[in-house]
This record gives sequence, C-alpha cells and structure tokens, in this order.
Amino acid sequence: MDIAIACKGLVKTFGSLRALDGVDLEIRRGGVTALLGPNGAGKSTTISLILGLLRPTSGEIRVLGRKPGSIELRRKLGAMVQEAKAPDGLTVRELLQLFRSYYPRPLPLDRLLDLSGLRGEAGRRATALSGGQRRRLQFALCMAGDPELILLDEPTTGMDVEARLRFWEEIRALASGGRTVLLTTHSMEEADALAENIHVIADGRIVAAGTPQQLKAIASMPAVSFTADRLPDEAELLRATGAARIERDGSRVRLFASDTDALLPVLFASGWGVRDIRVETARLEDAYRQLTRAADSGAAMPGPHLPSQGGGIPR
Ligand SMILES: Nc1ncnc2c1ncn2[C@@H]1O[C@H](COP(=O)(O)OP(=O)(O)OP(=O)(O)O)[C@@H](O)[C@H]1O
Repeated sequence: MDIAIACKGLVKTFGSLRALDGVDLEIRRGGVTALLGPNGAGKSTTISLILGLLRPTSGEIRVLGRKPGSIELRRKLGAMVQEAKAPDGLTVRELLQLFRSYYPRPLPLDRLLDLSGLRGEAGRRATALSGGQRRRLQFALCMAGDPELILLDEPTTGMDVEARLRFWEEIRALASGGRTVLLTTHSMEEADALAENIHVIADGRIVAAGTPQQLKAIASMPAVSFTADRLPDEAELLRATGAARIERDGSRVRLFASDTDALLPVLFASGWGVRDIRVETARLEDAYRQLTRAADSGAAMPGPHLPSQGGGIPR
C-alpha cells in the first residue's frame, strides 16, 4: 500500500464555523509532506481528525489503510500536537520511560535523548524545561514507539535557530530511513527546507499542492491583470488564453502565465471589453501570500493548477 493518509471531502464544522471545507489530501508513504497555511487555516483540525481526536462532520479518512483512532493504528503513529502539557513531578527520563512502556517495540532511551538533544536534561523535571526544550521533549515522546507515521503540528514553535536546524536534520534522517512525516507549519522556509511535497491550506481548503519547486515556479510566475466588461467562465478563460492560473480581486482578474507577452494580443483580440491592463511581476516571497489570499477572497482556482505527487490535483 502506497498511500499513508487519504482524506476525501473532509468537512469539519464547529457550530456555524466551517474549519475544514472539503479537504482532499493524499500522502504517500515515505518522505516529508508539509501542510502549509496561515493561522486558523485548518492545519491542527486536520491533524486532530487524522489522529482520531476529532470526528469529521463529513468526508472520509484512511490512515495506513484504517479508520483513525484504533489502538493498532495508534501504535504505529507518533504525534506532536500543540499545547501538550507534561505531567507534574516526572523527570525527562521517567517520562520517556513511561511512554516507552506503552509500545511493543520502543526506541531505546538513549536514542530518544539523542534525537531530542535532551541528554543534558534527562534528570530534570519535565515541567521545569524551557518552552523550546519542552517542544523537543514532545518530539522525543512522539518518537517513543518508533512510529511508522509521524505527525508534527507546528513542531518548531519556540525552538531557537540551532534547535530548529538540528530538528530538521533529524526529520530528514527519519524520512530517509523510510518513515512518513506529515508536518504542519506556517513557515514557507520550513516547508521548503524539509518537504518533498507541500499542500497549501487556507480557509479550510487545499488551495495548491506540489513540490517546493513547483510552488515557487507558479508563485513567481508573472501575471497580467485587467478588468473586463464580460468574460467567459474560468475554464474557458484558461483555455483561450493559455494561462496557468486565475485569481480574482474584486472586479480585477489576474491571469498567471510564464509568457505574459503572449497573453496581451489574446486579450486585445478577445472581444471581452478588456480594460486597465497591468503586467505584474510576482516576487518569490509573495508565493505563500498569493496562494492563501486567493482562498480568502473566494477566488476559484479551477483545474489542475499545480501538479501533485502523481499528476494533477483536481479541485
Ligand atoms: N474546538 C474548536 N471549537 C471551535 N472552533 C475551533 C475549534 N478548533 C478550531 N477551531 C477553529 O477552526 C479554525 C481552524 O483552526 P485550526 O486550529 O485548525 O487552524 P490552524 O491552521 O492549526 O491555525 P494555527 O496556525 O493558528 O494553529 C479556526 O477558525 C479555529 O478558531
């Protein structure tokens, strides 16, 4: 079985709030995948659903071929969630031993201390650790059962630069050893540094997916924006102009294309009443904002605007 996590049409509502609004996600076994998105995008909710801590309002999830939440599945998963609290009174070593005892084939204590860089803190009470050290302890606890699938919800929050770089190295090593890692982050830099595949989530929807190179390429694509008296539907607009992607910003339409010069004559000859044409060069650092803003403004991004792991990602 090639797929580690498959989510289909995942919806999660909290009262009137639609935290997830039809998330489709397919994550292959092995390697690192990032779920990248701004605050409130739905990253933690997705992780909680995958872990079986929450139930979806609708939609389907399969994790390593099973429904979330079973004991057999939990034994194969390691998770670092946000706002985890250490129990009072136990030292780092005791807590790690306790967690190791839950699993049939735990990693050795020394390995966990090395993985987390907490060897010097082994005798300290977990509650006395700094914020960054606590995060590293959570990582060690997440690894206690030698998990096949590792879920990390904003794992480097609170870590200093050195701890973060070291953590990234550990994640890369774990992934190259065959484990599957899904991590959430709002840092483009982190996703870029770690992940072979990135799914960008905004407003409860996956708005783009691809390798870091593909995301950068599409986000750094120049665009032509304009207003128009009348326009065909977006699929036809893409077909007629050969553009890669469409964004709408109020009445302004933005067409992304690697060759904007070729777009201009098409627009002039279109008969759509195109006015106020601007050629825009996107900057690389706008990538993430550009992708997530499209979701905020409700702009449709029809068709396979980015290839996913195995081809187009339909939405
Ligand atoms: N238990 C809950 N009850 C009500 N609303 C919730 C609950 N959990 C999450 N939400 C809301 O769902 C939306 C998505 O939240 P979520 O925590 O998944 O976002 P996130 O992408 O992880 O954000 P952050 O980067 O800030 O952690 C937010 O609007 C949040 O306020």
